[in-house]
Amino acid sequence: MIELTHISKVYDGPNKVTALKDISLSIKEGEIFGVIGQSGAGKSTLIRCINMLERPTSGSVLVDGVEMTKLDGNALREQRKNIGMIFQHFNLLSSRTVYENVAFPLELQGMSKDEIRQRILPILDIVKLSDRLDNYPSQLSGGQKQRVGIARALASNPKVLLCDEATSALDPQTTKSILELLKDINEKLKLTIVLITHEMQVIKEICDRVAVIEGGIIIEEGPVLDVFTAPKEKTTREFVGSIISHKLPEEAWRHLNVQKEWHDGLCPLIRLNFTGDVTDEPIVAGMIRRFGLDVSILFGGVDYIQDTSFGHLIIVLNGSRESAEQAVAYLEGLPIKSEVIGYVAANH
Ligand SMILES: Nc1ncnc2c1ncn2[C@@H]1O[C@H](COP(=O)(O)OP(=O)(O)OP(=O)(O)O)[C@@H](O)[C@H]1O
Repeated sequence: MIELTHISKVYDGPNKVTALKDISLSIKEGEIFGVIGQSGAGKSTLIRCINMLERPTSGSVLVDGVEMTKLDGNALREQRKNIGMIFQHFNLLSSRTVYENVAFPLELQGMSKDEIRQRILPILDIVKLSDRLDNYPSQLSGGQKQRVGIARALASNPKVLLCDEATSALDPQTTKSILELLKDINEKLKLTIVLITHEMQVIKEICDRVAVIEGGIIIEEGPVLDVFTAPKEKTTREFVGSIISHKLPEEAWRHLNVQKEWHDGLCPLIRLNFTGDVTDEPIVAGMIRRFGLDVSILFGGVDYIQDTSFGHLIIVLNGSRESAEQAVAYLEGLPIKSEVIGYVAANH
């Protein structure tokens, strides 16, 4: 649905800034695609290059088969009807009511009052603002204002919705309800959604795939579950770590005094990562029963990405070296990721 090919963007001026460097991304029809990055990474520039609010310095932007970089004037206005956009600070007209804000883009298109009414009343129903039609933005909460923004973006029946930090000005509870609404319209209206954010929670809640941008470059990209369970780059690990901790606290780590070699009297310290329901038998109980080991769990948790669970455990296999070696080999044969982190004194 959206193909960005070798996009670069240079802001000219006394301090020339290269905001995007040779970015290529392919966003499929009907998916929710997230771009995450720290402040100044180039997120806003990237999303604005999709609807030509910013023109890339070089590269190609195809939206629904149309080369956006070649359009201007009426042709660009026409194609932009396919691409709705919502903003962090909502960008509503304060002198217009909810209804009038949502009607505004259709008025500009010259649509009749009756047509506008028929078009937007169902949309105001979807965003649950039917009882607020005559309110002004100043009479609404942040979440309600963003619902108006969403309704206005949907008024032209777009195929794509661009969300520029759409929940960054909202509290966590309101963020959740707006994300639920976005997921709902993605499913009901088969809308392709591209969102930019600096919050990994937003990616975790609703995105199908994610790209991580740093210094104008996409440093990592993939399905959200893959990026969460096996982040490759340092920045990605930091983003994932901001909401999911796979690590032992520093203090516990020091206390363990982890050794690299398996000397006598030491036991393996193992990290396990698993996704979904991967085995028929409980892993820890299985090791205790099969190998007569005493398994200590030092750290662990289960998290959910949308409907899929993924868990992590850090364990020590206390027992004879022979049994522990057999258990390590057994773990390697299971459909989970296991890694011997090092060796520690028994009975932790
Ligand atoms: N109009 C502009 N003129 C010059 N430089 C700009 C302009 N807009 C953005 N930049 C620069 O381009 C780089 C990327 O900015 P951009 O706003 O795209 O990043 P961002 O990831 O969206 O950051 P934030 O989350 O803080 O908005 C930054 O160095 C920024 O200063």
